[in-house]
Amino acid sequence: MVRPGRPRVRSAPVSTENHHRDAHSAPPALTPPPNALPPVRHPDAPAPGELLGSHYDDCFGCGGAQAHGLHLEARAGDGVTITAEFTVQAAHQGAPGLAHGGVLATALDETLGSLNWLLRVIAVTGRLETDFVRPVPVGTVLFLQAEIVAVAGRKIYSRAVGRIGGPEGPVAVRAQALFIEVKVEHFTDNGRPEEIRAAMADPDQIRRARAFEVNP
Ligand SMILES: CCCCCCCCCC(=O)SCCNC(=O)CCNC(=O)[C@H](O)C(C)(C)COP(=O)(O)OP(=O)(O)OC[C@H]1O[C@@H](n2cnc3c(N)ncnc32)[C@H](O)[C@@H]1OP(=O)(O)O
Repeated sequence: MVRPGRPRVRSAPVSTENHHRDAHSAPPALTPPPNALPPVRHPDAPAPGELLGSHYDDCFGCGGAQAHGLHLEARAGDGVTITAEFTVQAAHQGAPGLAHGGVLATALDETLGSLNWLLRVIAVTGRLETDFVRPVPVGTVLFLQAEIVAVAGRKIYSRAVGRIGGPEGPVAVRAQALFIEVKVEHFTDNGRPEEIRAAMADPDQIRRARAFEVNP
């Protein structure tokens, strides 16, 4: 006799791939292929210690015009590395008194994106994997360190870590990323026309965009 009630569902085996992955190894899409090369710092890249400045005033990550943005400040490091800082504001909360995870991922994304300035390559995030290790209270200065690991054609492999308070502080977040090199048309063809027109009319913005186009 068949009794009514909740249907019996046979559960599929749960993948253990992620649990068994070594803490320091990247998942397949974030692992540079065998033909990947070490990144090469462009000769005109900002000098180590130099502030990069915002790439766009309305950028949520680094722009000065965004009242509740991160106002993240990135500085060129040695080789193909970047350091960056941002202070977690009340507007960045998820849980009471704690930074929203998406905001922390944004800070990682922005820092990793800034790395591409050192190659003088325009690139956008294709994949971003984030580990949230510790809660980050409002008022914290998050100190980020990022580096490009390898380049394979248009693909740029990078990683970053965010620490609480300073370069020796406890690790709060980590990320691995794959950026994909794009042409300037990626933005001009896809961005909302109002903002594209305004950016094209801004000599500073044009100068920043041209700096990338000289990439050999
Ligand atoms: C001026 C400086 C601006 C700096 C801004 C910094 C801000 C922070 C950075 C961002 O947040 S950027 C905004 C977030 N990202 C995006 O909006 C990107 C949206 N996605 C796309 O536009 C396209 O999917 C993308 C340009 C990334 C790729 O499309 P394409 O048609 O150009 O590339 P394609 O699909 O042919 O893939 C090229 C290679 O990348 C690989 N790939 C692409 N997307 C991938 C992905 N998501 N995961 C893994 N691999 C990926 C793909 O498999 C392939 O590998 P192979 O060459 O080995 O075959």
